[in-house]
Amino acid sequence: MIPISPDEMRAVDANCTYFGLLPIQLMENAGSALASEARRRARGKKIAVVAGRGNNGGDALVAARHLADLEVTVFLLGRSREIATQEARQNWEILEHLNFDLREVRCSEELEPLSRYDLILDAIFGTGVRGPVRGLEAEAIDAINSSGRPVLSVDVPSGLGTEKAVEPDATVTFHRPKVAIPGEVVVAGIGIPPAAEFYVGPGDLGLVARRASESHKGENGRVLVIGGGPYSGAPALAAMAALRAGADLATVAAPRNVAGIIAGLSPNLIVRPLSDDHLSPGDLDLIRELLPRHDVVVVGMGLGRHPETREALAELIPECGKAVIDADALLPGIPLQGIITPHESEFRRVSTIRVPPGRVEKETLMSFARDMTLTVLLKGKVDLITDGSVVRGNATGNAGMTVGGTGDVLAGIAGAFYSKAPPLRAAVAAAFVNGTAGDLAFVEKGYSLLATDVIEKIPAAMRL
Ligand SMILES: NC(=O)C1=CN([C@@H]2O[C@H](COP(=O)(O)OP(=O)(O)OC[C@H]3O[C@@H](n4cnc5c(N)ncnc54)[C@H](O)[C@@H]3O)[C@@H](O)[C@H]2O)[C@H](O)CC1
Ligand SMILES: [K+]
Repeated sequence: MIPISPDEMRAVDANCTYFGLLPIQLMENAGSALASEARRRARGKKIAVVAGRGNNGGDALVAARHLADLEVTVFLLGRSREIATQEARQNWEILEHLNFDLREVRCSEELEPLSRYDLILDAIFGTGVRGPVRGLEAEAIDAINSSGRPVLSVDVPSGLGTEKAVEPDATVTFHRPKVAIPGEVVVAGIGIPPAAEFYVGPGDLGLVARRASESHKGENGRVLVIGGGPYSGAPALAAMAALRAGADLATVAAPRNVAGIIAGLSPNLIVRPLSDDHLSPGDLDLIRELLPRHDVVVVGMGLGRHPETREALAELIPECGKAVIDADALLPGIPLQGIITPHESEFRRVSTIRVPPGRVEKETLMSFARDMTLTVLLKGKVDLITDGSVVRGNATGNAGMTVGGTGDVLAGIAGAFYSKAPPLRAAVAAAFVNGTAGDLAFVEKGYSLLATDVIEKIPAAMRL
């Protein structure tokens, strides 16, 4: 089983809530699985639960209820009114109402009886531990380690990754192995089906959209859009979407015939006119000047098919570093890198793989992405996103989004996220935000929806 980091687990957790699988249900499953393992290991009836005030403690409170036929004592570190989450508090209150043996521990001496138990459940901290462990929690870790009794850690040994950690006999970890747990590890399912890890949700947004409060202008992404020619709206939509998705700066490099129109569409855009009515090799020096001042290049929308444009792209794209490649830049023979955002016929064109309509299989997409070292975001009713090793699906979005320009919006959002996150995470979150913004716009506009309506809903989609 592939290990999972605490951040990724938090994302899975948030997505489960979005799909209606609530934290209290997961906690119940975790506590039940933990109780079975504890029962299997306990050499006698006396079980001590040492619980912190987060959800890790909550899991062990559930286990205490499932082990009610044994002699269970719960040691809660601190006061019950300081329990941090609703789910853990609810489980504490059940035990309180049912007169379980509950002790609110204020000092480490109150943990001395630990040496008299047959098994200790270590539930002080799980994946939520931050910074150095001090005070009562540090003393409790020492008390567990010096108890001389068998210890079963809940999810992760408490304090793992800090200077002070529990050294258990074994750990019951939930859903998937957590990174870097030493010793014996038992992985317990908690009812999270594979689909809850396949479909994209707001947890994926949490993995890209964090912003340090003290960040400076430019630190949250500078996006260069190269597009336009036969069309002027497409690059403007991509650039505006990048700004709404959190980029600090969006520059559009566009053919001279449309540069003025684009600049007139929004005062938020910086527009650099190219030398001709289409992108041509003569523009490469200007673009090379712009590249170092941007983090990501979003290229292709509205460029048209002039042979000189193709020649310019073939030379330019390998120099772009992080790129989101869309539309008219998705042609065979033009090098690809970073993220590509084709719909099905563009995928067929660019991959030269013969697939019948509506039939791009996950495996086909993955092996193409792997062979080309690319992240592919294949737009469809369910978007498929893969970097060749992981494949994800996005089911947000609606039939109103078949209107022109929504693909340009998606590419712009992907550009903004890619400036701060690895390509797969950026593409996954972009697909979710674009579809969710489209769903919010659809509520108001129905089939009259426009790409600009989707852009206006990006902020609301990002607050989910
Ligand atoms: N991810 C899932 O799907 C599920 C996880 N479960 C369990 O929940 C924990 C994670 O819970 P969380 O509340 O986020 O964090 P913790 O319980 O690990 O601890 C948070 C608690 O501790 C305080 N705290 C953090 N660091 C310190 C410190 N250095 N010193 C003192 N206090 C600290 C913090 O303020 C909080 O109050 C996961 O491991 C699973 O066991 C679910 O129950 C099932 C689904
Ligand atoms: K623990």
